[in-house]
Amino acid sequence: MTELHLWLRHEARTTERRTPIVPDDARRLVGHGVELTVEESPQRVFSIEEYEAAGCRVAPAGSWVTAPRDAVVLGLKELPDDPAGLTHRHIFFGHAYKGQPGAADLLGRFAAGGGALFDLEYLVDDTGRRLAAFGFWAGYLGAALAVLRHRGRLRAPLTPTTKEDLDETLKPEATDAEFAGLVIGALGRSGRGARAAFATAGADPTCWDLAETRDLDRAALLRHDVMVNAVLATSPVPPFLRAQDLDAPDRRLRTLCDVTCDVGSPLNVLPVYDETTSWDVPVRRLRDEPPLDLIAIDNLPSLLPLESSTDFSAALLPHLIDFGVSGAWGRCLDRFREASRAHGLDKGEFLDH
Ligand SMILES: NC(=O)c1ccc[n+]([C@@H]2O[C@H](COP(=O)([O-])OP(=O)(O)OC[C@H]3O[C@@H](n4cnc5c(N)ncnc54)[C@H](O)[C@@H]3O)[C@@H](O)[C@H]2O)c1
Repeated sequence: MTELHLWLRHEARTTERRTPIVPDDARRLVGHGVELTVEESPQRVFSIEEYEAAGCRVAPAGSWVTAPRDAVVLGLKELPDDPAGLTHRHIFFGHAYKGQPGAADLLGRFAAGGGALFDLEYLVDDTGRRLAAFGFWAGYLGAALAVLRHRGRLRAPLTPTTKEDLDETLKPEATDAEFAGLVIGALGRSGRGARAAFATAGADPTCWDLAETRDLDRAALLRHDVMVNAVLATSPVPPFLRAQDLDAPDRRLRTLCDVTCDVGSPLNVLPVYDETTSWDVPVRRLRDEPPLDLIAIDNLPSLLPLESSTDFSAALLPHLIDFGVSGAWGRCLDRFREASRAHGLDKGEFLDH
């Protein structure tokens, strides 16, 4: 039996309805002897009563700041700006190891309080494979939105929905013309999600992964009507599309969805736009004649909070039961120490090693 005390926090971002642990998995954690406190949260897709019924203790939103020091605080997205010093061990997506804006501030807060970040993006097995990720639903939504746009049925602003309702809109209607779809990064998590959404929409896309882009055939790419980019780029490769390709007179491509959203990065394979789109304004027209529309939304899985939370929670659960400072969590801690040292931070309970 473990003596772990986990503290599931309310998400500060008001549009974030997802959670890393769903009530069924909360019950399993409690069954493994984990003490689980769950903060009330007005927007979480599961009610607090469901967690209570699973044997969790309930606490007010934001009360993790006064949680016992040994509690491990669990969330998904950014922390509120206060307090200045972070004393706890936190599990969430910190987005602080690639020089992102705010990275130094966040790591400085951990050094000031003596706490530690176990970043979910770096929770990997010993081959470097991510253990819990939202990719599948990102790809599913990316392809779904692209198809809806292509068929003239995308309504803005986008709001969180369920797969059942989304699929209802995705089903082909008798008047829908056939189209050629393309998924790049088709073998990955997002790519598989994109293929599943295309299938629901009655389409059978061309699937490319590393082998098919090694000797990139841009003319073949441009012969597709709808393209979904779902690659995880780890080293620079020639761009899939350049400005001149968008101006090619025989371009058939009309709808481009960039799930990867590496805009501004040297690894960006689609340097044909410089700003992501949003739930409020999901589509930007890149060319008028013939039209080319872009969808590049960087928080896609939040649009299906129930399904994406359920899958993520199932993947995270066995690792939470094994929470410690060795194995995958040890690798997370090493990554935190490395990033902190790179920022000249070497004081703090978890940094003095
Ligand atoms: N927009 C969003 O809301 C959102 C949410 C989650 C993930 N993402 C992003 O989606 C991307 C994919 O994530 P994932 O979890 O599916 O990753 P993954 O590692 O499961 O899959 C990536 C796939 O891309 C392929 N790939 C890499 N380079 C390629 C190339 N040059 N040509 C063709 N294929 C290539 C890989 O072989 C792999 O099959 C990541 O960049 C991730 O950050 C976006």
